[in-house]
Amino acid sequence: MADVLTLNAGSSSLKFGLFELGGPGAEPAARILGEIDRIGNGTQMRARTAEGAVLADAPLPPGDAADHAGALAHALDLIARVRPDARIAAVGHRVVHGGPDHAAPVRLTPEVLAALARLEPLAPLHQPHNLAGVRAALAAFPQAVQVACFDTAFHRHHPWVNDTFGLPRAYYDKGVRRYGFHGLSYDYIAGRLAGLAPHLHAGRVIVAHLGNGASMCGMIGGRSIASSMGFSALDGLPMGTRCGQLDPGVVLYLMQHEGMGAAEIADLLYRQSGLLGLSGLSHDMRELEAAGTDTARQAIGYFVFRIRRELGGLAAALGGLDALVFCGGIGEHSAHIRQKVCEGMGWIGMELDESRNLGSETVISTDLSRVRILVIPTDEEIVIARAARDLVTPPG
Ligand SMILES: Nc1ncnc2c1ncn2[C@@H]1O[C@H](COP(=O)(O)OP(=O)(O)O)[C@@H](O)[C@H]1O
Ligand SMILES: CC(=O)OP(=O)(O)O
Ligand SMILES: [Mg+2]
Repeated sequence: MADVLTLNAGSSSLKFGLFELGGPGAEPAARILGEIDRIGNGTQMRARTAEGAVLADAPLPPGDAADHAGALAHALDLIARVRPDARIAAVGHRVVHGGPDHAAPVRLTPEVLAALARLEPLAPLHQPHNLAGVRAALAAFPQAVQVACFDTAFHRHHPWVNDTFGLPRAYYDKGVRRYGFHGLSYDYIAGRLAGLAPHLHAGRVIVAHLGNGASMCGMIGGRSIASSMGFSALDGLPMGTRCGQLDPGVVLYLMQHEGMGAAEIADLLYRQSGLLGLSGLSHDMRELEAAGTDTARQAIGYFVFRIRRELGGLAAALGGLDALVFCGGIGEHSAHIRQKVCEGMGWIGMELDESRNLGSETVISTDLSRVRILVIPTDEEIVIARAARDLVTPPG
């Protein structure tokens, strides 16, 4: 039986999976699922079998997994140790930026890889790690098919008004567009919703993917209509270390009056801002919730405020709202953030059930709430594994 390896490099984490293929169209079966978290700052590795047996659950030695490359070496090592008999027929990679040309997963050729490398400046926290993963996998599994699955692909058919900026047309033609990200996660959530509640899937849904990177997507019938992220993964909500929506006049000011160059501004906007910059403490929501200081509370307050603003804007773009879905590390695990987002939202038809929110239920709205509120753990790995399966064993 052939296997698929999945690699998903986020801005602060590396998720990996080993899946067994059952044949064309059959759901790939997870054998190993792992995550290396907080890369570079108290790195942790966790991995388990599909049955839940723990394969790893320990901090990685500092320096040993100080970056994504070190983390990847640990992941490949664990897979080789636990499943020495694995026959890796394909490696599926999350690639954050696909540019204007990719609305579906694609087999990686040297030409495609070179074109994707040119997009690195548009996603500096992700694309270099994604493509480093591709190169490492090419070296480790030279016989395997390498498949790129794009965060941007899910949004490629969104309406033109959400695809453009108010710049002269020539820039749109050159690819300066609103791409939107977290598409593998949104694709998964749309599919789960179709199974859980087809009437909601058919309707107007906002998905809040709140992780170290955070964005929101408005969908109708499971298709993206609008999303909070744009040209790069900087726009929209504030994130762990990214600023979110910013008046472009601020960038001009930094250049003209603070004498900052492009590299310095990129570092400020991608690595020093968001929750970290506002709190002066941490980019990590768990640490901010535990800290309870004034600046930590203010950083969380700004995060919540921007989610609520985006929610109103997306609901208007959708012409109303039938469901709100929370996912991502914060969306799935922080009852406090969910409660703050939903507070006083009766005007839009949302009523949170406080005890359901504190439990582990899927639906966390009250029975009387017109808008259903749900928590659905996302699974980018299975979306990548299915795409790799379809390129190795195309459905008949
Ligand atoms: N129990 C929890 N309570 C609050 N925040 C949490 C919890 N578990 C994880 N998080 C937050 O989720 C974020 C990481 O989300 P994740 O989706 O895993 O990251 P990435 O964007 O790198 O894929 C971090 O801010 C982390 O603090
Ligand atoms: C696009 C993005 O921000 O991804 P992540 O949440 O994995 O950092
Ligand atoms: Mg992520």
